[in-house]
Amino acid sequence: MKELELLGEHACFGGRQRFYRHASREIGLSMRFGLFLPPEPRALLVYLAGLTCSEETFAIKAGAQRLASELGMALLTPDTSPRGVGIAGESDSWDFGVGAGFYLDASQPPWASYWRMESYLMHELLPAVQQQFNLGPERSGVFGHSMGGHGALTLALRHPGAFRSVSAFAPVCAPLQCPWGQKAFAGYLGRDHADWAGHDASALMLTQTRPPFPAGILIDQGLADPFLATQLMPEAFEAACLVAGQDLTLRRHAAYDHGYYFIASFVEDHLRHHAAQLLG
Ligand SMILES: N[C@@H](CCC(=O)N[C@@H](CS)C(=O)NCC(=O)O)C(=O)O
Repeated sequence: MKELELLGEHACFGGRQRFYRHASREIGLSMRFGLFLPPEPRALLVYLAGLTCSEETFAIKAGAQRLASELGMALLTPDTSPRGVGIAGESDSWDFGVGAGFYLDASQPPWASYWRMESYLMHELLPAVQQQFNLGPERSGVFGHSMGGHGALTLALRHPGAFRSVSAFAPVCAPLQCPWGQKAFAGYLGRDHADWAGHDASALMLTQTRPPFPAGILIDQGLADPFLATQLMPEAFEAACLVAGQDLTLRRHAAYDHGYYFIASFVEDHLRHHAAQLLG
């Protein structure tokens, strides 16, 4: 990886929580990411964060490092978009632009030159980290929250074989049908809806000819989440999995909201879900 700069390192549960900056080929600017390294990395778990978050959010708030250290799971936490490009208005909205990359490659000006999060993750950051630690796709999983849950599900479905395990917290399941998705897709992909379905987890699941993750997908969703009905729509993904024959464990939790207290409450179950599939 080009010009990898270690910005910070913290001892954590016997491992190391690191933060890096590097010159990204795909984005054309420097990008930051977090990497938790257990004493003996045996698997790699990519966590994609939600709107307004950064490479630090999960590391600081989710409390995943203790079990990750015990299980031998490295945790890669990319940022949620390019930063500092200088596009007019890029930080005006919390649900579009900076902090809201939606884990796809934009095709529309002025975003297309830099907002290339899918290529950045799949063709640059993930392969570099996998190579560094000798952990290939059979030892790699992906999970995420909200916009990052959308990212986890869609990248796993769009790149068969890239990840062996997948899970999500409160994912945006049907972006074609919700305001966050419609705003992002119109801005990044254009008004022609032809390309949109390829980035919608529920629509992608409906195109599967066989269950893509036979060992099962795990989703947790809080029932006191204010975005549940209008933005997240897990019932759409549930219905699509039923059609595709995809095993899905969708757990609906009374009283839990959208934030990191919810994520921290169930993150251990997600690590164990991935460990069971990646480490057998
Ligand atoms: N900025 C929005 C909320 C954005 C939001 O809830 N972001 C979620 C991801 S979609 C998040 O994880 N925020 C960071 C946090 O809760 O620490 C608001 O103020 O209503």
